[in-house]
Amino acid sequence: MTTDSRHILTLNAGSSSLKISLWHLGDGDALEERARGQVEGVGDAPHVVLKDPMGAVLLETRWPPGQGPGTHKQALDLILAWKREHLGDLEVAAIGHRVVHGGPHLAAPAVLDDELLARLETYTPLAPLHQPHNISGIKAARQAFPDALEVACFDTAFHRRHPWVNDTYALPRELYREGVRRYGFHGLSYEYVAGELARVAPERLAGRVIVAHLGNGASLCAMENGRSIDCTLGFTALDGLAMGTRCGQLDPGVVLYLIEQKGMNAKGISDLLYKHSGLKGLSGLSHDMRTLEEVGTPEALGAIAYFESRVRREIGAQAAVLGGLDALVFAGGIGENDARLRARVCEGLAFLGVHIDPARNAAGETRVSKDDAPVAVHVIPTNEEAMIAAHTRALMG
Ligand SMILES: Nc1ncnc2c1ncn2[C@@H]1O[C@H](COP(=O)(O)OP(=O)(O)O)[C@@H](O)[C@H]1O
Ligand SMILES: CC(=O)OP(=O)(O)O
Ligand SMILES: [Mg+2]
Repeated sequence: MTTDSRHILTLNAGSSSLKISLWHLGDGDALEERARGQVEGVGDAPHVVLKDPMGAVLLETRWPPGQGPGTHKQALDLILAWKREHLGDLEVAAIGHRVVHGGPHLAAPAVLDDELLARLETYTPLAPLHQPHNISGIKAARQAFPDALEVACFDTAFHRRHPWVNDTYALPRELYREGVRRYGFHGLSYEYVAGELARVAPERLAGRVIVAHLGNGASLCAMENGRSIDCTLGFTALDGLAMGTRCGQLDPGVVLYLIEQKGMNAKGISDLLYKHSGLKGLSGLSHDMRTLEEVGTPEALGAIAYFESRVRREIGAQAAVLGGLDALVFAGGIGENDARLRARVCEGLAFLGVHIDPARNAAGETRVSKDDAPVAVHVIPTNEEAMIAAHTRALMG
């Protein structure tokens, strides 16, 4: 790995993970990825791995529960210590951060200053699993690189032009005005996937597209001519599909029941809905699709069946929002890797014109639908880091 010239560092802090990538700014400001890594299990049983673009491992360490980096700040310090030791005085000219919540007005990435950082801190209650970690990543990076430009890239920005009916709840208007809206998330992933679809099937992107970002967090985005018009995630990252540990769409009467009949407080309900529900809550075992498929107990299979059924149901709903469907795209850890799940979701969607080719699907080809199927079904590996790096470069001037 060379240490020449300028670089961009991207940080993507999740609930228990920190993803980092390093990009070299070449001639004409072309971006080339030099290293990518993540610290998983922060605060639990941490595991750090850093790889070069060919997949060769540059750093890997595992710690027993309770040891190793216990916070996102410590996870970042660990990566930076590695960087100092191996890359010396490599110049980090800018740092791009994924920030999950940008509120009602931020429709594009923005250069970070004290005022913006203070505003982003006020959105913490709307994304308790992500926003505090995004903010601590920003603060840690400022300390480590006081001279670098810092850019915030929002998960909500791609969705800021939704039609009003898809942007509101049927609540009194004052609540909408004060910010109780259906923001939608995973926008950096959707923006990247739309760009890739423009490359492989531009005629489809020009039409009606549903992208299914199915990872630990999961959602669908309905796009018309490459622009988001609806998303299954709403005010917070709890809505829509069931996720690894989050409940997905829920009758608000359940929350009233938990308060009135079970005497639960806000913290208890928040923990229940964000950390102990979804695949983990239904299976009683794990948030990870791989583990559930491996053990195959009735509870694990029930959790998978629920997840699939909600994905199918919401695809039907988003197709109705779009008035039809030209392409369906799978992305995210589950969407990209789980051919069986893709097949089972698509089996129930033949009425929409979705017909999978089993061999293409098993091989995870870019296009997995049959040649003559009305709906093109694609698998496009997402890359939030590439999107963050591109936005950061654009703001470097
Ligand atoms: N080979 C696989 N088969 C099925 N599911 C997988 C596979 N690989 C990863 N996953 C699922 O993807 C999830 C991680 O997805 P990812 O998009 O990386 O999540 P996030 O970015 O939200 O942390 C895992 O928790 C697991 O459920
Ligand atoms: C917003 C969200 O759910 O993000 P993630 O999938 O990274 O948890
Ligand atoms: Mg993610």
